[in-house]
Amino acid sequence: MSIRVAVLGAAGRMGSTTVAAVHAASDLELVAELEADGDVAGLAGVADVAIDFTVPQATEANVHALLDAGVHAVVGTTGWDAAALDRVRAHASTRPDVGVLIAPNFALSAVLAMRFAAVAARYFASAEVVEMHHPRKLDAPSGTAVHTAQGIAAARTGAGLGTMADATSTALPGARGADVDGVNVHSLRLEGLVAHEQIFLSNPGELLTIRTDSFDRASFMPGVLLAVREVVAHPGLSVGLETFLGL
Ligand SMILES: NC(=O)C1=CN([C@@H]2O[C@H](COP(=O)(O)OP(=O)(O)OC[C@H]3O[C@@H](n4cnc5c(N)ncnc54)[C@H](OP(=O)(O)O)[C@@H]3O)[C@@H](O)[C@H]2O)C=CC1
Ligand SMILES: O=C(O)C1=N[C@H](C(=O)O)C[C@H](O)C1
Repeated sequence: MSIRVAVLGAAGRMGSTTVAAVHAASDLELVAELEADGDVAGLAGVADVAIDFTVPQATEANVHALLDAGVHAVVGTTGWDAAALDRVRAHASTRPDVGVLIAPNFALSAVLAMRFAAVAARYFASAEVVEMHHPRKLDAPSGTAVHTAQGIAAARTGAGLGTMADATSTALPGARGADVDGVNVHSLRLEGLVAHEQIFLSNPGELLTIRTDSFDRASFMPGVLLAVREVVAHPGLSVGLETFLGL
């Protein structure tokens, strides 16, 4: 039996790519394409899984509505903070029959880059993240860069590493990027780009650079489809596609 799938934000860059990918998957059935005025509650009993590629301002409300409707959620929309994740986690705990995956990046190269950075972080004195995107992106830093920096910070804390050396005492606002758990993150917005990230890890005399590039939104689709097939077996809130990949 096929999985009935709804796409929220269906006319957007990611939504339209996702609609095509769901159409092309023989085990999935596209049952709804919703835009800003769409009836999320009305998906109850209609869709098994909803995929959300909307906007940071809308995605949390969509997830709560999906939980109420008993529809599993695969969320790629970014802009989530810890408080919003906590609210979804609490709501999901009241619906043990529903799974919610919130993943900042579905591209395998990006998921692996984040994992490699977290593994490497304990061995390096300094770490900074540079993300590069198309100029129509609404949020900065990217969700991927935030997740990357959080993984680096957690690894550093676990290894007993302290604050990174940085003697900067005079700077224009923003010159050193955003501080995500003590890791500096820099955001570039450049016409012609899709989604790219470089993670720099250094010691005296050496530099490790980890780079991931999405040149086309097709790069996200295998991860999105994997998530749709897996989320039904993962009740509660999962954060990051790596949780479904055993990484
Ligand atoms: N996790 C991942 O792998 C990836 C995540 N992303 C993230 O996905 C999100 C979408 O990106 P992208 O497709 O480029 O953005 P777009 O702006 O192209 O698409 C967003 C779509 O959502 C619609 N929309 C706005 N509000 C709602 C709502 N309340 N309910 C349903 N639809 C709504 C918009 O309609 P309208 O234009 O009429 O407002 C638009 O069609 C971003 O947060 C981005 O960072 C992007 C790529 C990969
Ligand atoms: O807006 C985008 O385009 C992307 N958003 C996600 C993010 O914020 O990390 C994933 C990818 O980088 C593309």
